[in-house]
Amino acid sequence: MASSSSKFSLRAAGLGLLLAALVLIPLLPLPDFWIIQLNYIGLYSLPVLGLVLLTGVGGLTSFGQAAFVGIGAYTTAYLTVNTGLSPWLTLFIGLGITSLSALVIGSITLRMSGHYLPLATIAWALSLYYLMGNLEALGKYDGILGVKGLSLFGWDIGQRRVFFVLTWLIVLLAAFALVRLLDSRTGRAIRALKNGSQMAEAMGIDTLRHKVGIFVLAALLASVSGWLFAHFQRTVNPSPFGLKMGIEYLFMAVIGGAAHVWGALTGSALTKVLEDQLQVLLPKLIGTSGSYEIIVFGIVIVLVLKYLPDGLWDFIDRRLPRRQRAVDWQQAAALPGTPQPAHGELVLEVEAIRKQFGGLVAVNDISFQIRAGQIVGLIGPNGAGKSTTFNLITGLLSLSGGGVRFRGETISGLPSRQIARRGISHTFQHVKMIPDMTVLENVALGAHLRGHRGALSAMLRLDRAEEQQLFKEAQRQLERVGLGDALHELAGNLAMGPQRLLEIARALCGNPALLLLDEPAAGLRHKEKEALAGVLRQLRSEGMSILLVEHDMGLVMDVCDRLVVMEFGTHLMEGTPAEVQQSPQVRAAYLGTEH
Ligand SMILES: Nc1ncnc2c1ncn2[C@@H]1O[C@H](COP(=O)(O)OP(=O)(O)OP(=O)(O)O)[C@@H](O)[C@H]1O
Repeated sequence: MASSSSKFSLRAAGLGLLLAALVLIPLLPLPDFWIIQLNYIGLYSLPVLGLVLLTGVGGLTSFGQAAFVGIGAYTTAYLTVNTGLSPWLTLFIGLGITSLSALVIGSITLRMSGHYLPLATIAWALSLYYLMGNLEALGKYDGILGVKGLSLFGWDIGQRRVFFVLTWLIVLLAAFALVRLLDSRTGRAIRALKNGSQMAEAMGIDTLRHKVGIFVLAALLASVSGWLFAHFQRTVNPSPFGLKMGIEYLFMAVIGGAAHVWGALTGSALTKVLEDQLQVLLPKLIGTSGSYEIIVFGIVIVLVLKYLPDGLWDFIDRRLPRRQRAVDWQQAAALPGTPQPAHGELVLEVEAIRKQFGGLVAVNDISFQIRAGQIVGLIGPNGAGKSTTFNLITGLLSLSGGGVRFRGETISGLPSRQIARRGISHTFQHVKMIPDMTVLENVALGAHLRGHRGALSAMLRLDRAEEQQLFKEAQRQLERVGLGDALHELAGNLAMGPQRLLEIARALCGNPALLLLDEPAAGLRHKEKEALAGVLRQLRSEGMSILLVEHDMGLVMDVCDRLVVMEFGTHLMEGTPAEVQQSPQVRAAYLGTEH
């Protein structure tokens, strides 16, 4: 708790310092040069905050932020100069155009993965740049001159010092809104996007919708910066909105710490000050001018990437005491659950499913059933097709033939998030979690479908009651699997055994009627396996149905009611553990002899 309170006081001090700076800086006799520098740092911070959300947290690399700054800037410049509309109105028109453009561009490009996405962002950043530079109405490459400064009820707020307050007020509001967003149900879903979409989709998260959401939000932050920029500079032309600036925004995010909200401000400040100071100092040092600052700046970036790959703020953050979440959900209402099947009710029907990979038939006409309150083991030698069968049921793979019914409803062909919504939860053969989130937060992700609060609620802190319910459920499930002591641990610090238990707790958080576990005992020590067996038996006694794919025969024979044995993709036999153990066919399959 000592660390918690010291972090709290540090945070409170940091917040106080920021607010004091906001009020005091314009009053201090600082040279105008520094006020202008600070204004530019604020203007850069907004698109970079967007990149923290999009790239650092969401894992989507975009070179196109500058183009959205351009949309905001050109919209207000064009409309205020040509139609005389108030800049306060054009701000919202700019945000509207930005949302629409980001929605269209995002819906098309965010389906791409790997290097295709960054390439696509380069392509549309270039297109928008040349569009701005070639449209007669936008003044081609000369741009639009004579943009008016901002005023409020006749008061000129376009002056450097008042403008400073406006810009930084917006930056700080945006930063705090993002901090709140990232610590919420939607924030956890966004953080789950980074390492592929499989885990997030298995939690019922619509990953494309969340990707488009953060893309639009990042674009809106950029657009606000463009609006401020146009009225601060009083002129716009395409050069600050081109690809070069798009790359620079990414550098700012990376140098500052792309995964941290405060990294955006750090990176913007460092880049702006470094660039300007190098421009002044270098010619003095080497006695000649010639854009050498770009070379030195490049070297600095390479050094930062090498020695501080997670950015400067990450370096600072690691040295601050970690804040522990206050456990304030004891009194919260339990999350409502859906009615569970009665004991013995038919839960899962797998009917002649088939999967072909090219010429290889990995799963060939496999059929079996699971009833409520049963643990069914799916076993077989390596390569028998167990994991493929598992993935066909959970929707991670598409069927080549046959069908799967869950509680009487056909689920084959549905995406995995729809299958999760119907009450099937599963773990992964290779644990998938978010290492830099706590155990509790990782497990709360499993209850995603049982909450409904979105991004706006989170930013306005209207989601606290629901958050308490989600955390209460996460704690309950962690205690159920014996991890009640590890709530506030970072998930990445857990050993393999507890990691697998974390996945089970996360799966249970979805309130499933059927739990599918893919090799839950892999990498576990003897004691941990015993604990796992205890958890599985207890779940069964509470009426849970479980499909267990497992190599550990001791565990399988110990906990399963029935076993389905596969060999070379086919159904070899089905029976009780005792029947399977006595089967010469099964023994031969495992020993690799003819039967
Ligand atoms: N995506 C894929 N593309 C091509 N072949 C695949 C693919 N996934 C699995 N296979 C093949 O399908 C067969 C069954 O694999 P699967 O992983 O389902 O077996 P398994 O019984 O789970 O094996 P293990 O116990 O080793 O995990 C194997 O021959 C495997 O090489």
